[in-house]
Parts: sequence; structure tokens; C-alpha cells
Amino acid sequence: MLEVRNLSKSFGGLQAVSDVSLDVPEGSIVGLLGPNGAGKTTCFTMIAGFTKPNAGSVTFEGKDITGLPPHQICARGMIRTFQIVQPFAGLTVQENIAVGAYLHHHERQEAMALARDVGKRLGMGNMLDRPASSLTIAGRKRLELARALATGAKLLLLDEVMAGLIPSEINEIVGIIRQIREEGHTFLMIEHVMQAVMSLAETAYVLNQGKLIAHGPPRDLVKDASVVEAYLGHGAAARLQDEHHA
Ligand SMILES: Nc1ncnc2c1ncn2[C@@H]1O[C@H](COP(=O)(O)OP(=O)(O)OP(=O)(O)O)[C@@H](O)[C@H]1O
Repeated sequence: MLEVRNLSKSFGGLQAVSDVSLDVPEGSIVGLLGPNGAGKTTCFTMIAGFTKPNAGSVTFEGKDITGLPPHQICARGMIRTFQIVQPFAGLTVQENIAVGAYLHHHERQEAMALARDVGKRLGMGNMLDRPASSLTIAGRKRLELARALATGAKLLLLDEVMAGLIPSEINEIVGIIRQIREEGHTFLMIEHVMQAVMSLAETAYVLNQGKLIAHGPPRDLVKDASVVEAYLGHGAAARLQDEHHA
């Protein structure tokens, strides 16, 4: 569904993303992992059209979308969410979800009806009339997912949707993502919460210093020496092995 080929981006002298290629098959959940500053968000901004790559291509459902602006990419069915959710504080939850629905439904009544349906599907039925400013962080994360779904997106790029949540809230969002996937959606997710990646993603790509260093099932990646070293520093894999044998 999504094919990223040889994507690169530099900021001044800093090579933030270097020759990254990845695939997201339809119906899958794919993780994008890596330590802070690895280049994950920069990849997202290029895939979703917020930043133009210096080189490489992005193909969505067989069509080249490299360099298209975000609203055109969104209209084709791919949307990104943001780590820090900033709803329109003066609007209700339903009105906030409707902001997404307006992409394909220009009549207020239709957009609001779709927003109500999506909100209910995501367990927000009893909060629709509340001001968005009253939502907890977990509520805001649900709202962000609901607004993304209301655009009619088929592929969702989730940027650290679990960040700032307590374990019970993480479990709730994991359940919601599973449900959305079963409804036929596809995900590429940046995520630091390994418990969530392990239980959701079939496969994940690991970036370090802008380059892809590994990819495969998350269960294998956490045992991969290059991945352990990227997160914990040079020599960490050997030290962990020694401690394990001691
Ligand atoms: N607009 C920008 N201008 C200059 N440098 C940037 C810009 N955006 C990102 N960078 C740099 O590019 C590198 C990759 O950043 P990026 O935000 O993509 O990493 P990340 O993997 O998403 O990190 P985190 O997990 O901390 O969000 C970092 O060194 C960052 O400082």
C-alpha cells in the first residue's frame, strides 16, 4: 500500500534521514522505531507531505505522491497524527471530529453525523457534547484517532500515540487500534512503548542516526545486537550478554 524508496533529507549539514526504504502492506501494522533524534518524525513529515525530501520517492496505492502537499495526500486516503494533540479547545468533541469529516462531507449535518458515528465507534459516545478542552490526555489521543478516521483515511501514520499514557490507557488505545485495523485500516506507527509495538505490529523498521539498521518482527528486533546498541550505546549488547550468563 505504501512504498518508500531511498528517502533522504538533510537540514544544513545534518543528514537527518539517509536512503530509507520501507513497505507497508495493506491491512498491516508496521512500527517505525529508533532512539531520540533517529529521524523517525522527519520520515513521517516527508511521507505525509509536510516536508519535501532531497531524494527518494513515496508511492501510495501505486501512485507517486512524492512532494504532494498534505491536504492532497489526505484526500487520497493517508493521514498522519501528531504526538502532541491540540484539539480546537472552544469546540465540542463532536465538532472536533467533524473537522476531519469536512474533507469529504461539505454539509455540516452530514459531517456532524459522521463525526457522531466515528466518535461512538471509538468509545467517545458519552463525551461528544463536551468541550474538547475538558478531555484527559488519553481522551485527546482518542479524539486525534477519531478525527483522522473521519477524513476517510485508509492508512494512518501514528506519531507516538501512546506517549504520556499510563499502562491501563495504553491497553485501551491498543484495543482501539486493533479494532480499527479489523475494520480494514492500515497503520505505520512511530512508537517508543515497546509493549504496544510488540502486541500490535507484525513487523518494524529501526532507524539510527538517519539510517535503517534493522527490520523484522519486533520480537526479534529487541534481541538484535545493533538495535540494542542503538538504544543503549556501544558495547551494551555484549554487557547484557555477560550479565545474562553471570
Ligand atoms: N526542521 C529541522 N531543522 C533542523 N534540524 C532538524 C529539523 N527537524 C529535525 N531535525 C534534526 O533531525 C534529526 C532527526 O530528527 P527527528 O525529529 O526526525 O528524530 P526522531 O527519531 O523523530 O526523534 P524523537 O524520537 O526524539 O522524536 C535530529 O537531529 C533533529 O534535531
